[in-house]
Amino acid sequence: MSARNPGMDLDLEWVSKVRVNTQAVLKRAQQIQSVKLAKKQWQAAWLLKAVTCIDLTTLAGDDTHSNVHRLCLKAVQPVPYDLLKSMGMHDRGLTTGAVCVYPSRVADAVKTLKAANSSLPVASVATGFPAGQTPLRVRLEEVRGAVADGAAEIDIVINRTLALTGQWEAMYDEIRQFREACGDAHMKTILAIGELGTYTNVYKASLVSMMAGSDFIKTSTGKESVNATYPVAIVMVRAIRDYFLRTGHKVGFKPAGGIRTAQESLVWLALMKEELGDEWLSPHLFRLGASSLLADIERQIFHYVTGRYPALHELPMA
Ligand SMILES: O=C[C@H](O)COP(=O)(O)O
Repeated sequence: MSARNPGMDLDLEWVSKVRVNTQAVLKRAQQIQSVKLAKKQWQAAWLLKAVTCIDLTTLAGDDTHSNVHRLCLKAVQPVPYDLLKSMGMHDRGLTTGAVCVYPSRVADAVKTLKAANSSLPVASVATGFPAGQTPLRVRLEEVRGAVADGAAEIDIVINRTLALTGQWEAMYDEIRQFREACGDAHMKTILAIGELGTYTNVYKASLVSMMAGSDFIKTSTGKESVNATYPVAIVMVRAIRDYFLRTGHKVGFKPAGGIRTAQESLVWLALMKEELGDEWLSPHLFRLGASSLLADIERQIFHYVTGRYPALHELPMA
């Protein structure tokens, strides 16, 4: 992760002046989706880059020690060794950006990664994920518990009630407290954009989250009916850019929810490159939150290396 965002005092005047031009946002999102994407070996290289930015996620009610164990081993070796060898990439220590699990599974993940001699960070959702509808003291306790169990990154959810009713000061105060509870763990703030109503609200929530010291802002929990969309991403990365220009602090971006194909991962990378520049193309400032994206990326890399798509048994860990 890059240097932390210390945040700043809440600037309500800045927040109140925010207006988002919906037509301009939609047009820009269209343009991004029609950007020419890399082909052949360049595409394979971009796909490996995407792999390094994945927060390999499992957030299911039936998560157990064993599927978290498998997830961690997959995160440590996300692409089969022989495919990497064919690409001359077998000795680069390629891993995903992190694994992401519920708080009660953090200890399992930390244990597996330690046994595998890996320093891969464990991220944990917290603060009453996904709805955030538990008392503040419980949400804070959850953050502290996940950090105590070894999570190096905490994905908090914002209080949508406060955002929808324009209580920005109260939202700022809550996020500040989460930041303090995180200690040295980096904090990603999930806006749950599918529940924020307007692009203006998304921009304001992004700004307040960054002012309160978020190291990343993240689109969604993956549990809302609308998750990571390109127009919303344009709004959020523009807020990141404006915050950087005003404060000099770089905040990362994490689209999450419903990202399933290699092709989509290339569009997300193109969006970051075009909107924020090359510096935001690393796991320090960009993550893709996804539970099943890696499988399709592996298929495409297999195709690049062998000239055909794999049978199911050829990528058993996918
Ligand atoms: O934060 C990550 C998301 O929960 C993953 O969503 P997904 O299962 O739709 O990939």
